[in-house]
Amino acid sequence: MENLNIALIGCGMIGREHIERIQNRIRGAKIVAVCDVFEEGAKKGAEIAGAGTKIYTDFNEAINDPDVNAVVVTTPGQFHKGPVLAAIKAGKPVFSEKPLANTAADGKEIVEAEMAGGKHLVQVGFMRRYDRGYRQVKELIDSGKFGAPMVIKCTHRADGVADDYTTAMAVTDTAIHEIDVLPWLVNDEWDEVQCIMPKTNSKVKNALKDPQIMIMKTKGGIINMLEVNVNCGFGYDINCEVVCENGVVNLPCPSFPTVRYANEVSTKIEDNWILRFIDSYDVEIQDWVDHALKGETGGSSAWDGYVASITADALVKSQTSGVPEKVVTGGTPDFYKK
Ligand SMILES: NC(=O)C1=CN([C@@H]2O[C@H](COP(=O)(O)OP(=O)(O)OC[C@H]3O[C@@H](n4cnc5c(N)ncnc54)[C@H](O)[C@@H]3O)[C@@H](O)[C@H]2O)C=CC1
Ligand SMILES: O=C1[C@@H](O)[C@H](O)[C@@H](O)[C@H](O)[C@H]1O
Repeated sequence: MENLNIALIGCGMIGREHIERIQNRIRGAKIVAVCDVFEEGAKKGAEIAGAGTKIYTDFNEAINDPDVNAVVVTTPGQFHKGPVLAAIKAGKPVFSEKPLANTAADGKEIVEAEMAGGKHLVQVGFMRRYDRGYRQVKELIDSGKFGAPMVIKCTHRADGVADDYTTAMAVTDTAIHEIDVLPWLVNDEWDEVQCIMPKTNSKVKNALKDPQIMIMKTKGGIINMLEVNVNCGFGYDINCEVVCENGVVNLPCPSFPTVRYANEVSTKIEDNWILRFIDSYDVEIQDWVDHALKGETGGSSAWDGYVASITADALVKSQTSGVPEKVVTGGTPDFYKK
């Protein structure tokens, strides 16, 4: 394969971002077809992709178009399974935005289909594994200089969320990034996870519980404390601090100039994920394209996506039970061992 001719499924917020990215900044790939259940949405996607882009409202037709040899899935998480399975069936490489699926049951179907096909075709869009800051943290930890990690403290804060954002989405849509990136960062696996609910922010006008505190323990005994707080009202604030035996590795928000003005010292905080992780998405999609052209996958595999969904299921269970819930994966199949 010399070039990826991509059908992108789901022309919403990040779908349109990825269309623009692939057409303008990614080598070895172009969008040749776009699909959205709403024709208007697909037309908007096609406008960004440029003249000649085919428009579909049925993902099966888009994926099985003979001019298409690769697929990007940017529908909401609960609708990833259909197009990902269709791409596997067609034998075409597929990049699925995170999460691979909203439930472990859906993730399992994908993993089983990929294994049955005998070819690694699925990469999941956990872009933090491509973020310069997270990569530097990993290098520092892997150097061994600071000793073994013992405690991780994270915040995943957003300015605000849409009215249809639910309590479960704090796990399946938001914390899912930490669920994937932290075990990768410290070379470990989740063992048990718990979600506890402090008092809800008075700005929340529906049934959403926000903020939430997630306490997650790895098999190696590392404890992570994660604050998910999606109505913080002051910007997009992602922080990660790893406390090791001999030192602390801290990844703050990327720095902006510090301003001294009117008796105050201040530093800007990024508005949203698009800007905070813009470089990571570029690196991630380029890496997917480079791997797919060689018949390989990079980044997070379908198995990683499935394990993230198993962990998310356990956390969602704990949102109601209030107690720690076990993360049971049954072990990595040989097909996915690196
Ligand atoms: N990696 C990251 O940081 C981010 C990842 N995401 C992920 O990207 C995905 C999409 O998120 P958004 O763009 O915010 O959602 P969105 O709701 O803005 O867009 C989704 C689009 O998919 C379309 N769609 C739904 N079902 C479809 C189907 N069966 N076939 C074709 N089109 C369909 C909808 O009509 C809509 O246009 C989600 O999985 C989300 O978690 C979103 C934002 C950031
Ligand atoms: O993936 C993303 C969104 O879907 C999600 O809603 C946000 O919470 C995350 O920070 C962002 O990276």
